[in-house]
Formats: sequence, structure tokens, C-alpha cells
Amino acid sequence: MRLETFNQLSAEQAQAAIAHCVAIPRWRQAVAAARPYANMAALIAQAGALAQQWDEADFSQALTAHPRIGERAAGEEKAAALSRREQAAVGQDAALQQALRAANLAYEERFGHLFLIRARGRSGEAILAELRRRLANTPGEEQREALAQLREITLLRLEESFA
Ligand SMILES: NC(=O)NC1=NC(=O)NC1=O
Repeated sequence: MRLETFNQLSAEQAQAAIAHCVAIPRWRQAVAAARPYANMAALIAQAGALAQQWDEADFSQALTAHPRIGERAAGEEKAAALSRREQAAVGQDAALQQALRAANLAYEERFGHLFLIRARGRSGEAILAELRRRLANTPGEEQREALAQLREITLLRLEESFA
């Protein structure tokens, strides 16, 4: 979609146009309400600033739309298709898949929620290394890192929506 088109949509249509970026309705409403955007830089800047407001509740809500790393997102909606593409780099190596499964479980036991990472541009091995590194975080450190990763995924998806 062109940014000019996005600027002219109704509020509901604009929110629907960015629904695949992140499952946080409050953010989608605020990004749509801040239109019109003069250019992509203004959109990304505003979307990023709004994403800085995300708290633990927003994070939990967003996780419902992200499959575990290494697991294929089910369903045909756009967000699932994006997850599959973002995670394509994880590849099919059985040993790596097994190591990711074990590390994901350890992470979920320690932090009580899914491990989230911006997978785009990362190999499966790099993701596993990050997962193991972050396992050593305190809950506070990990909340900050996980929110930052959610922002990266969201802004990447937003950027390519209007590329
Ligand atoms: N658990 C995850 O990290 N999921 C994901 N990371 C991405 O970059 N896309 C996903 O769906």
C-alpha cells in the first residue's frame, strides 16, 4: 500500500491495514489517529515513539500472535505468513530444532512466557545463542529486551507494509 493511500483511509481501515504488525489494538489506534504522515520516516518515528509506551500487559497481548521460534505459525492470516517468512532462516536442521525446543522450554519455565526475538536477518544458530544468553537475564532485564525485540519486529513489518 502507498503511504498516501494509508493517510486517506478511514480510522477502521487504517487500523486494519497495520493489524499484522502487532496484536496491540491501542497502538494500532494511536498510529492511525496520528495520520497524515508526510513520509515513511515520520510514520516509523511516530510508531516507534508509541511503541515505547508498551508495558507488560501489551507485551502479553502481542505474544498471542507470535509462534514459538522454530515452530511454524499456523493459519493463513497475514501475520502468520510473516512469521513463517521471518523464521525461515531457522531452517530444518534437526539438532538445531531440538536445541531450540529445549531452550524455549527452559526460557518459558524461567520467565513464564514465550521467548520473542526479531528473527529477520538472524540464523538459527544466532537465535539459539541469543536465547541462551537471555536465559541468564533477570526478569527486569529480560522484560526490557523482549519489549525491544517486539518493537523491532513491529517496525520492520510496518516499514515493509508501505515499501
Ligand atoms: N517467538 C518469536 O520470536 N516469534 C517471531 N519472531 C519473529 O521475528 N517473527 C515471529 O513470529
